[in-house]
Amino acid sequence: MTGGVMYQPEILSDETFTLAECPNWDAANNRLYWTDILNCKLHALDVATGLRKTWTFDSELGCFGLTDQGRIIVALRKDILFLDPKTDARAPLCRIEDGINSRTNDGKIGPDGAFWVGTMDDNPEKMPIASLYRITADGKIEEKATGFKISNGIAWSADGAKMYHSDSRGPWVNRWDFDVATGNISNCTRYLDLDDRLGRPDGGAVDAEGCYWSAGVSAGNLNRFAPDGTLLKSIPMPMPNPTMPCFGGPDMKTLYVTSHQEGYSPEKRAEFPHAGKLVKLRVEVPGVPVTKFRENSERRAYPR
Ligand SMILES: O=C1O[C@H](CS(=O)(=O)O)[C@@H](O)[C@H](O)[C@H]1O
Repeated sequence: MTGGVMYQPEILSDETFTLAECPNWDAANNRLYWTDILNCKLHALDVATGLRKTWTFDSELGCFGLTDQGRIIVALRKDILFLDPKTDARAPLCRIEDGINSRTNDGKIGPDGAFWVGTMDDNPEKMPIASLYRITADGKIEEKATGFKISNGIAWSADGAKMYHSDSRGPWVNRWDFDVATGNISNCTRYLDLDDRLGRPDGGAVDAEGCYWSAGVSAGNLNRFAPDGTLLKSIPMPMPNPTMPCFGGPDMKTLYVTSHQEGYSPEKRAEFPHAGKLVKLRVEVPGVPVTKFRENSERRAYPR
């Protein structure tokens, strides 16, 4: 899709999801993937034909990423596995044994080719017990940071040198120096302190000008911040709780945004009929493509 009015959200389809998150653009197949976390489902849409496919799992599906072998690496509540979207074959990789009532939440493949997965406290009163993990193809799980209520907002700058990470119940966004060769993170600084006016920072994505797009999940906005943290744009979404943006389309200038209707009463659902739908909007600056998960150990030149 290359047409459309700039910055004008359009509803992608009338289907609603409980907690849609983690949109991922598959450029090779012209497909958009996303999860409906609480219904344990991975969805795929061929944006040209409108053909849909869905896979169901046996626990919440927090996040996933595309691999360099055409598979999908999936983070269920605790288990990490591969899915082959062509054959539907599944293969387990490893399990997050954190011994607490947590589930996986926002995650993304890093410029280091690893799967970065955050968790969240799954108790009603959110405590800072969740972590951010780095997962590699050998099944190794490294805890890279901890002390979060709901780990969220993972994204990288175009050169891979900066990693963004939020706690949507902080609510804040941090920025780390990122070593693409090793996946080491260092020099954490506070990038944004947010509130319900702009919205708690849920999922994020970075564009080619180094600006961070953040779903303001409690304010119904999609926000674009400059590298120095200045708010450049706040675009109202046609639903109260947008959850995560991703760039896609042939020119990477279409933003796809998921949303939720988690905990809505029937009355609230009737009041906000678009809650839980996906939208797309055209933007001027293209997004940074997300790296593919590296299934073998062979090092590949960066970028991507
Ligand atoms: O990523 C998520 O964050 C949201 C938003 S909030 O932190 O509660 O404001 C949460 O609703 C959702 O469960 C989770 O997946």
